[in-house]
Amino acid sequence: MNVAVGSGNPVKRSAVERVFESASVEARPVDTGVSEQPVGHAETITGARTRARRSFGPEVAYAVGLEGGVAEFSASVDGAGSGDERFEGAEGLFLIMWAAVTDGRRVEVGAGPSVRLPDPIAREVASGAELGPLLDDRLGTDDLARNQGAIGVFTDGRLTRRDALAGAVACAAGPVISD
Ligand SMILES: O=P(O)(O)OP(=O)(O)OP(=O)(O)OC[C@H]1O[C@@H](n2cnc3c(O)ncnc32)[C@H](O)[C@@H]1O
Repeated sequence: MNVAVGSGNPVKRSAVERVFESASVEARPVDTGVSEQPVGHAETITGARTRARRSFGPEVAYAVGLEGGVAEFSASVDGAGSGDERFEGAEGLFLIMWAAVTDGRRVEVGAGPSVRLPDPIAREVASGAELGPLLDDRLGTDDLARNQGAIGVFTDGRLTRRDALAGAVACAAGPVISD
């Protein structure tokens, strides 16, 4: 079985290989249609869905889109946490991730884990900085987003970006492959 992933980031491909164990997974970078640093769940979900749809083709059984973003759960900023979606007691800016899986007809989405970003990092991202390059600069890492990821750093290595993304892929794939 062939599966496409709408990204050239090897950690995303690896996450898809973890879920679709016996599949041949092909990296297909696509235009996400969202900003380099999505803010809020809505923009991040849109990025994941667009990646899945645009990387699908007749030669694959499924296509997967994975998008990382930042979001506030408790405040009303940039479409994140507005109205009834506000979460009391979860203040701060969180790294979030969403996956979308399509079989060419339907698209399902699933979320990965969220980790709160330290306030100085959150302030810079809120002012427009892109998380990956910012963290590489601050932590002296090289392409963190293609390796253990911010989630690896902020969980002190207990959860890698690959494993976190694989959780989102499994949750998005579930409804598509089980129905
Ligand atoms: O090549 P693509 O597929 O675009 O992969 P990416 O990691 O650069 O892009 P994402 O759209 O998934 O993430 C949006 C931004 O957030 C950053 N980001 C998201 N999750 C991250 C993580 O776990 N560690 C470091 N940076 C992360 C990433 O580097 C981008 O700057």
